[in-house]
Amino acid sequence: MTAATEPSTVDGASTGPGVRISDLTVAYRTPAGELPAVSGINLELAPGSITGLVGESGSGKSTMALAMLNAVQQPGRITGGVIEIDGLGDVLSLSPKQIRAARGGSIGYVFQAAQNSLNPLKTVGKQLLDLGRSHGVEDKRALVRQAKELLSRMGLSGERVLDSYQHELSGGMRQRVGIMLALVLNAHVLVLDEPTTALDMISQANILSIIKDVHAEHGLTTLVVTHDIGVVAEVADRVAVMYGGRLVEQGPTVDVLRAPSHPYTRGLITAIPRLTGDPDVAQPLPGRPPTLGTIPRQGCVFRERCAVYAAGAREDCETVDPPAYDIGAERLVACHVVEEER
Ligand SMILES: Nc1ncnc2c1ncn2[C@@H]1O[C@H](COP(=O)(O)OP(=O)(O)OP(=O)(O)O)[C@@H](O)[C@H]1O
Repeated sequence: MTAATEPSTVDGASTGPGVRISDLTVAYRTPAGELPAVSGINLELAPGSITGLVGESGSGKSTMALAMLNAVQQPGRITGGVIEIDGLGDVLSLSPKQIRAARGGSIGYVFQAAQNSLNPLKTVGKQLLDLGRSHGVEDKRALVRQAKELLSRMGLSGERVLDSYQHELSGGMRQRVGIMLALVLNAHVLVLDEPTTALDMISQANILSIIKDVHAEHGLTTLVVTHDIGVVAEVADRVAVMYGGRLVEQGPTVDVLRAPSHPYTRGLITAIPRLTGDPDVAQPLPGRPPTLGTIPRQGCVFRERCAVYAAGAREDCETVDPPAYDIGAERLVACHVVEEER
């Protein structure tokens, strides 16, 4: 079994490894040339933390999650950066064999639409054994035991689920099977892409509480990718807000939600009645997110939808890509106006 990442120990309890993403850029080849979908991302996942990566559709979240596994597919390509995981090294420099072992081994992942990603022709148990075989697991009994234990912790009968085909399981059950398959090889880093999309409200709440529990019990470092800032509010210690391939704001979830700094983060929060606390105050963010071809090449990527820019156009917003300004209290904000007003 591969377990290259080692959890660190804090006060006797194990916590997941630290993850440092530096200057990550990923581009897709398009008819208009190679265009960046993720640009100059710097993000640290603290050992043992849950980080929520949030943004509208097309902001680059899934591309970044794939990059963490060095799994960006053609026509995409990682064009620069480093993704360092304690105990594993730079994921982008691993050999193909090492990265295959790490994926699903020390880095567990549940990709978008996991509810439909099981093989419809094989039982869950057969897929579990396939996973074990592809990672060189010799002790199949221990693997099955571990899978059953995980499933039972998530409120499912292991015996029944392992004998089931995908169509015999509900969406929430399939999502839990996805989490089991991600963790069964003893992963210490967990990447979940849209874990609750397509689930009803009760299953959503259930899955989020399961994520928090398995994260704590297994001593993980977790990244939850979502378009729903409500999901972030529910599970994440820290939040990173993505727009047009950039991280525009990062910080402790409680602080960012209570007092968002970036105009985009403010817009995302104002759009959600259960976060504003007053349905009458909730307003959708006007306009649409950019596509690869329409992301501004220079200046702030958000300015075309920015209320602050609309109220008084500034030259630096048009010409200078705002860096991640450190505004204290472990918060970073990529906005010239916020920095200037501080
Ligand atoms: N295979 C591809 N070829 C070309 N462009 C792509 C490809 N995959 C993604 N993109 C583009 O890259 C940008 C980022 O997409 P990505 O899927 O990473 O965003 P996202 O925030 O995860 O959105 P969603 O939640 O809708 O998946 C988008 O503009 C998207 O159209």
